[in-house]
Amino acid sequence: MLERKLRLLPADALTAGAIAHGDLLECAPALPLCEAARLMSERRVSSIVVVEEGQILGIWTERDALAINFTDPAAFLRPISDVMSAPVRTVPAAMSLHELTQRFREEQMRHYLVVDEESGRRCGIVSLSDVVLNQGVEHYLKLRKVDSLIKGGLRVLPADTSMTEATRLMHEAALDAVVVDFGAGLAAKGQGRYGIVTERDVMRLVARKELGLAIGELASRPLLTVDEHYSLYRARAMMTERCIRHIGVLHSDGSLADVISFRDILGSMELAYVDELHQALHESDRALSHSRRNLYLAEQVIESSLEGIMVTDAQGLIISVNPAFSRLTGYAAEEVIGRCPTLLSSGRQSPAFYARMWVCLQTEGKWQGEIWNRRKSGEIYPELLHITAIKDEKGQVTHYAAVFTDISLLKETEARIRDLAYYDPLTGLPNRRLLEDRLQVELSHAARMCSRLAVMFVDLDRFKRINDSLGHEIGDRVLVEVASRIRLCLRDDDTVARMGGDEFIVVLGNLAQPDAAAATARRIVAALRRPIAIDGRELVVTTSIGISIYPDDSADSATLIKNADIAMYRAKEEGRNSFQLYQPAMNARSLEHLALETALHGALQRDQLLLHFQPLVRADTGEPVAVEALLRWQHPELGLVSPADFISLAEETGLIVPIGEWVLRHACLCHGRWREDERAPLRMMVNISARQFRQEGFVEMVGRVLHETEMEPSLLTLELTESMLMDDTEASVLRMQKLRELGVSLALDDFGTGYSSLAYLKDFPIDELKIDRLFVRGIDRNMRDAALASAIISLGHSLGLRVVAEGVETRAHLDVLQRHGCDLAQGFHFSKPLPWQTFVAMYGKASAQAVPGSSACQAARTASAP
Ligand SMILES: Nc1nc2c(ncn2[C@@H]2O[C@@H]3COP(=O)(O)O[C@H]4[C@@H](O)[C@H](n5cnc6c(=O)[nH]c(N)nc65)O[C@@H]4COP(=O)(O)O[C@H]3[C@H]2O)c(=O)[nH]1
Repeated sequence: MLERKLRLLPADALTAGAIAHGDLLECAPALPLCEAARLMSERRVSSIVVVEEGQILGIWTERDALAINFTDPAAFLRPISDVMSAPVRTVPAAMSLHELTQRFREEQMRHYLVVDEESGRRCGIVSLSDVVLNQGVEHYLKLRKVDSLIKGGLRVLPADTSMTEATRLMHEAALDAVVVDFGAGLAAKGQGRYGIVTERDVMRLVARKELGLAIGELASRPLLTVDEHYSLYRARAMMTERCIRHIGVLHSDGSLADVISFRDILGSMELAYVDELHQALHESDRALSHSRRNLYLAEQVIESSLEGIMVTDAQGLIISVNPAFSRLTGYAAEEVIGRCPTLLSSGRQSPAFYARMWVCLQTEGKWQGEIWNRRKSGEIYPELLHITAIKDEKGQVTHYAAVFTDISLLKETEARIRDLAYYDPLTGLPNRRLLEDRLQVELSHAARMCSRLAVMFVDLDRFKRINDSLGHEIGDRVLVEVASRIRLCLRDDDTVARMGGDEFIVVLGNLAQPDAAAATARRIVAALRRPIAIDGRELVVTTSIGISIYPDDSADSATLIKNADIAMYRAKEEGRNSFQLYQPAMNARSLEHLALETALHGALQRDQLLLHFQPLVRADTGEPVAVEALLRWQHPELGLVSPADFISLAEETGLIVPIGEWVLRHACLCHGRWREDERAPLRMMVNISARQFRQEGFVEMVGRVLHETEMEPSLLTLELTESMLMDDTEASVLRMQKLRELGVSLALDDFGTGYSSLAYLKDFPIDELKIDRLFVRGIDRNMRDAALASAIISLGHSLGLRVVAEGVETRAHLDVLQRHGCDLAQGFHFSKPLPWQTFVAMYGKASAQAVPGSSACQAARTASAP
């Protein structure tokens, strides 16, 4: 719409000079009015310019002629300079039609003299009508009907009215024409009833200096008319064709409605034009205010943006910044405006970086990337920066706009994620991944320098117990302390990494001698042996370390780690709390371990498992009251394998579940045979492993076996260890209660070796405590062990439990235990574990009489298998 309106506005090509009437009529100031009128009539122009010595003094127009006093004959002879309008307003010939239109509107003029400014030449007169006629408003004339110009107030004068009277009327009423009525009778003769007298006729009158004429004599006849429904376009065409400036308008009934003039049509067009112009301007105002509003909005967005915004001129000098810029950089707007953005440079980017940025800006008009900048405080921070070159319509860069965000937080998060990927979150040590990277680097370095390097596998002994008994939180704190102690034993450029759980790997670079690694290992073992105080509790953690050396043990990282692991296992086998250097023979051992695992899988099917039985006797009388079933594996090549060598393997592989069931069933079956022979009642004690105990359906399995073997439940005691119960005490107690509901008894095995939580002990539904043989071993010589054993016995009794001492090897052991009131004893002093047949032979009949040191016991000791 706006576009259409603007198209109506003067085209730039059209100028005042181009549309001005060039036939400028000029006269001297002294020229009598009648002469001027004659000239104007002859030339059929509506104005004459009064010139003296080349200077325009004024202008006289047809309209001015109506002001002449026609009753005074001298009036026609007055010099034109007396009545002319002055001064004459001029416009330059080069003035655009648009500007000219504005000028007409502002100054309310009807004519301008057009002057060529360069030459001073007068080009002609231009009227508002000329402007309008050149605006292409024909469409408007076609749309409007003649009746739209009917004003009413038609002046019809009788034909005998004097010219003097008529001109006076015209002048007073500012009419440029009056209709002359010749009467209805004349109309009948075909001449038309009406004629017309116009300003131009008045001009002719002035020229002829004729006074006293009646208007009928001067009028043009007949009055040309158009129907009121004709378009203005058609009316104008008729007037142009007939060279007339007035036309009558007839109502549909043929009566004369009005006279309209060319000037009326033009006036109406002017109105339309001005209206259009007004609308166009209004719309352009609206567009302007719209764009102002957009500008305001943009300003608001920039002001409130969280991103820093900086605008520079084409030379790169800052011309504006937003508040976020000041917040992010610390610079107030007035501190940076007029300065170069280099004041933000951190110095971290090379000149080549900036050169690339400029090339990109010049070729692509934009650049985006990360950059380090410096705040006013001096702090360097990373930002994500977008720069856009802003160009004018000619494609010339006028500004650069830079928008940036502080990405410090993002970078920190990235770093944290990287840390998580490469560091152990608990101890802050490198993790396996970073260790592997570093080890690679160290290995290449060692290869280049022909130096040695050690890889240590550090594993805490029995750490699981701490976790199981004291909970993971304490376990974690122990690990953090262990990590820091290991770190303190190393040089700055050595690496310690946590591989997971309680395993650490240490890499010692630039090793002078393998001995140096041993020295470090010794330091670590010693450092970790010192008690760790946590919540007022002192925990002792020992460690086993395996060491492999580059290039002696291998040249590749994976093998070095594997060999260190093998050596670590050897250290554990050798009694823990020590270190071992890798030896190739160890590898063979670990292969053996693998072979053992494979063989154990077939042990059950191949009937290679068997039970040995060891009696438990009353400590005071030596009377056997129970028997413990102990598992053995009869391996075709390795011979009789001790449970110490394969129970943990069976646990790891899960084989303990079927094996455990086999043990229980087999023990119950043996016990059944014992009862068949009507021997003295004897309790059967069976070991249960942690994995077995936690196995879903374990209690049901026990119930099933009891049922299937017809075992008397009260004669079965299951041995559980402390550590297996501490893991999830509530679930353990529940399971123990269910077992008790089956009628079986429960014994707590190896008591004292775990992190005995006496608080829980009272909640466990157990019947018996078995003191670990570790405490029994020294009770005859060591006061501390004796005191401990005594304390455990009292504790057990105070909880209403039977107390069994394991590992009773000597009379002296027994004496001490008897003194402290221990209930039952088990150990080599009475009997080693025996095959069933031997056990039955030894204790079957004589069980009631058996006493420590009796001949029966002696015989058992001699006959027992290992
Ligand atoms: N030095 C010394 N040792 C003595 C003496 N008297 C008995 N022993 C040994 O002490 C161990 C007692 O069994 P445990 O503490 O339950 O310790 C058992 C038990 O924890 C586990 N075990 C044995 N059989 C089974 C089984 O069927 N199932 C499960 N889960 N574990 C079993 O293997 C461990 C070792 O069993 P064994 O090698 O048979 O070793 C047996 C026995 O031979 C003594 O006077 N001096």
